[in-house]
Amino acid sequence: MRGIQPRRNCSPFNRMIKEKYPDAIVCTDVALDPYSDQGHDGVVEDGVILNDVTINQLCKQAVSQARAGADIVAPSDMQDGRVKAIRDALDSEGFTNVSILSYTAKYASAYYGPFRDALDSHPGFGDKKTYQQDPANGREALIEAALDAQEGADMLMVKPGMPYLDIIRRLKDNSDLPIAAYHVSGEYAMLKAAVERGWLDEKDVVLETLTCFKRAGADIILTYYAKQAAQWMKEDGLY
Ligand SMILES: NCc1[nH]cc(CCC(=O)O)c1CC(=O)O
Repeated sequence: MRGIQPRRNCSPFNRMIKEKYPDAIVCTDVALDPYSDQGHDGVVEDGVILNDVTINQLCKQAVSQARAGADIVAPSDMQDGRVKAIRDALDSEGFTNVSILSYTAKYASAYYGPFRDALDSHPGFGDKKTYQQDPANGREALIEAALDAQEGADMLMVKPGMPYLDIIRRLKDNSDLPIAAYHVSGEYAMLKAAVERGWLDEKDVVLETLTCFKRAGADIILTYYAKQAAQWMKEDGLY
């Protein structure tokens, strides 16, 4: 079994944020890739990601994040059955009020490049296609959504965002749960790069992009542009 490295524990950061901004809602990513020398989201043995062994670790991670003040835990690992296991683990430790934002339709995407560069989490072998979804497959998202809802997810997420607006709409039409869209690192980088070259107007293109997420059905938008967009919207009297 390949090693899980004891680094990048987010708990101290959760605590710091909660102490300084007690009203802030803290949402944390549950997955093993930042801790794995293989860059995979699960425990690896002989080149295989072990689903159930991984879930056990994810439960411990989710409980430790909740203990450190997370209000929402967001499993991004895409292992089967993890939402129910995490729900049970949180409940049994008394964290019944901690919500689960499930990465429900997370695609095996090339758009995660800058995030993996930042975390040094590019897969050490193979790819993530055995657990993340096939970009060519739209219907699987509906199966995943039904399972996650049944397992106790409070919100469902689609990721990446812009190239998957059809999936956001399909989930919105098929689920009563809030739908979140993740505007991921590669999408952000593309916009930034084009803006740097003077090819696009940053404010216009970003606000249009975020509006399109909303039009597609997103109730929640996760974007690296959040702070900037909030400032622009405030300046324009939009909220
Ligand atoms: N569990 C890993 C994780 N959590 C969020 C992202 C990507 C986020 C982004 O690109 O902004 C990834 C990358 C991956 O699956 O390899």
